[in-house]
Amino acid sequence: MAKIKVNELAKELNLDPKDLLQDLKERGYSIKSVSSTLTEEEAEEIRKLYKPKNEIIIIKKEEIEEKPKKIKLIVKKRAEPEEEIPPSPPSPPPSPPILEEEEKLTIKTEEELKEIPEISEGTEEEVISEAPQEKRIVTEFKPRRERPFRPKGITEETKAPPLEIPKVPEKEEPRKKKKEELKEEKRKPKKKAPSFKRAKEEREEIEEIFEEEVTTLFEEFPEEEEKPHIKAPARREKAPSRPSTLPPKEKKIRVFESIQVGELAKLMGVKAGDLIKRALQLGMPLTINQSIDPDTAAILADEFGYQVEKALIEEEILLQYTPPSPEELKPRPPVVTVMGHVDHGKTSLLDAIRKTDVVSREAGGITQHIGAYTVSLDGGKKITFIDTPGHEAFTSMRARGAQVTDIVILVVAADDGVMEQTKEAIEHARAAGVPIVVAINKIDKPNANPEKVKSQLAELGLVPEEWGGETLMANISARNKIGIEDLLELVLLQAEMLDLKAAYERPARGRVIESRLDKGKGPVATILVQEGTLKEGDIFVCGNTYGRVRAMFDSYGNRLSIATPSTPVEILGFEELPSAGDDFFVLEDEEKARKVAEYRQRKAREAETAKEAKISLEKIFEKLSEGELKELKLVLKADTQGTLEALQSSLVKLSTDKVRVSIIRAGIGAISESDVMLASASDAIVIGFNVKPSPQAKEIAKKEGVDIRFYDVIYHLLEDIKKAMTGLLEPSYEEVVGGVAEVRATFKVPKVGVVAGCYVREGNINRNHKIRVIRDGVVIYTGKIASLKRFKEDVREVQAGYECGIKIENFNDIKEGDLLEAFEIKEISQEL
Ligand SMILES: Nc1nc2c(ncn2[C@@H]2O[C@H](COP(=O)(O)OP(=O)(O)OP(=O)(O)O)[C@@H](O)[C@H]2O)c(=O)[nH]1
Repeated sequence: MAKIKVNELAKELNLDPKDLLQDLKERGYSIKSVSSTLTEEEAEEIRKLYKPKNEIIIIKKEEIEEKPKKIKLIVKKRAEPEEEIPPSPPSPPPSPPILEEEEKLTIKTEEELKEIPEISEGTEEEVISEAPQEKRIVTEFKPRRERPFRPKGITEETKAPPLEIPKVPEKEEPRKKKKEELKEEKRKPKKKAPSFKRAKEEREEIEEIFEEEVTTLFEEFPEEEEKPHIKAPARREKAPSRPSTLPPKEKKIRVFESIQVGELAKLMGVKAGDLIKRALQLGMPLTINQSIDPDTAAILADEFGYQVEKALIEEEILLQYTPPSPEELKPRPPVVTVMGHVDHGKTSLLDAIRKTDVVSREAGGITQHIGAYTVSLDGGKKITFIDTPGHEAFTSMRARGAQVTDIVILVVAADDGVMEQTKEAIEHARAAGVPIVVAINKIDKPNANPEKVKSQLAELGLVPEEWGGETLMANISARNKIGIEDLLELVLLQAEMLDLKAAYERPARGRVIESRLDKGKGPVATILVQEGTLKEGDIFVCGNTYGRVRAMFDSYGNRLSIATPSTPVEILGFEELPSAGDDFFVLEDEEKARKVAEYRQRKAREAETAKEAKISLEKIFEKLSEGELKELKLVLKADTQGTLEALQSSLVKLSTDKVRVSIIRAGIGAISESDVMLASASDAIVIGFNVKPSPQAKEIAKKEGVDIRFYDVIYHLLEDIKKAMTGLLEPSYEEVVGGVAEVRATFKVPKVGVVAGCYVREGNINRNHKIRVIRDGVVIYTGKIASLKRFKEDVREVQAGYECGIKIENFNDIKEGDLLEAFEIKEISQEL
């Protein structure tokens, strides 16, 4: 984006750069000097504010001579020199316009003013037109802080010069008349100004008439005042002032992302009641405990002569971050994630690597799992491994915008070759811009064919070095510990090419790799230090929480006092449990850390309410039309292998020229957390065919905004996807789960069948609900409730926490431990 310096912009606007700088600072632009740069967007915004608009300016003035009690509306065009404006000594500089208040325009008679008590003094300006029969009220609330820049050098006297009431030039009359006529055409004369709303409409109307934004100079000249001024500070003076007994206050108030009305009043040393009254006069009904944003606070504070400085705490912290200088940087160990297809040997490889660790060999092995570990190789070099194999850790991190991995080791079984998830892993690594080192595993197997694997990989763009490509590959056997050291050498070689460096001598920053709630220790998390040195006692912010490093441990369970870049450490001392992927940074004081955490919590809550699904079947067509979507990704889970295969092949066939349907994961069994995370990281939809999500997966889907769709008829699924792709998705039916009950006992009742003795775990079970029997995450039956009883009574509904007896219509194969999910089907309106 094009940038422009403050002084360049000042020149363009014909302003003194220093004045512009000062004024922009006051407006909250983060600029330091006249040579600071502004984005094109900011510049445009500023231009709008300061550029004299080549348009009409309305000046009103009291008609002292003929109609002393009325105010006259004079319209003149600034940019047309031929329009003679009688000199009004001392006259304001021609450009930029001296506009004291860019506010609202009101035209009304005195009688009307009396009739509208709610339009109180100081909340609006009045302009009375010459023709009283054309009374109008035009009001619009505009904050004062939006007033245009006033060039320096214009002192209190010069900026508010006594205005010699100029005679309205003859020339003005036709112009004005024309406008009046125009107004006439637009509307019938309105006698009364009944409301603010109406007034606002009318202002819009005026603006329409003038075709351009109207710049107004308003002044209400009180009768008593002989020499009216173009400035109207009187209103400010009318605001209840601070008791003079109080010590003088800083006229600036820092407001973080919000401030309570009561707190704002306190900071200004005024009564909250006065502030609330003032706000009401400005058309803002507020309560003492209400939180207001800095903009609103600025408007209110201005009324009391205070300025509000917007202080975004998050930004403030981030601003403090200065990227390290090249001199600060020192090499750091690479961080590696192992990925590959199921059963190709990821876990075995991580085990084998752990055993090559010299420290581990001495210490008798890694004693605890902390989600990551560092191995020290014979040459003294180190590599850090993320100890959660597969895409999950990688994708869940990425879904949170966290990228900790420098290198991916892609494990491909030499007997099996490239499989679906191998391709997926390549895609993930590429999407993240992380280089891949290939480990062709299981070369000990008689049917191993590493050459075939290489050619398969080459087809996917991973060409081995020996074939003239750039991908480093090692043949290994994780089980027999063959080639492990060679592989690690290649990793180090790759790391060298990446020239991985970090600053050591600064406060630590990092990411959460894993977290857990320990019964004895409380919240515990493994942090990968990415920059700086973490020390015991350091105060930190981590995601939405904060804390102090009470103790740190490495993966051997050794207590550490410091941790340098690329070191994973387990930390105690969190206020609350952070999540994997959360950022972590050290701050100097606890108060600040707490504030940042609180701010983030608030933001998270706001985001929660504003959240919408990342992608949903309903939105597919929309995204397709916008060209945002070229590939419809699905995570497919089904109850049997046969169904899964049938679904896979039918779904893939739905691909068209415009959109490819790709199944990024297909599996059997309940929808797991990792399915949801993969969908989240890849913007995919999860399809459950006769399977349901685990409670955790359900929770995560909600949190991540992942769309999970359930089907039990293949045709319906295919139809839905087809329709979604062509924008013809019919009003769909949403399943609303009413409650979940757990079967704790079963009873055979003669003539009735098997009755389930249940405990309602969540929600409620209603007699009219449909019921689904879930065993080990798989739906085994869907039907109706035949009877719902509490003790011997037939009941309509049973709430969570209560026991009940449920008989399912035509179904007796109920077992202890089964889950009964009660649901109803509701039609949802189509968003397409
Ligand atoms: N013969 C042979 N078998 C191996 C080798 N590496 C792993 N295996 C076997 O392959 C199977 C799968 O290995 P894992 O390490 O669990 O594979 P994984 O990729 O971690 O599997 P998931 O965690 O299920 O994705 C196990 O039975 C291992 O013993 C190898 O080098 N040679």
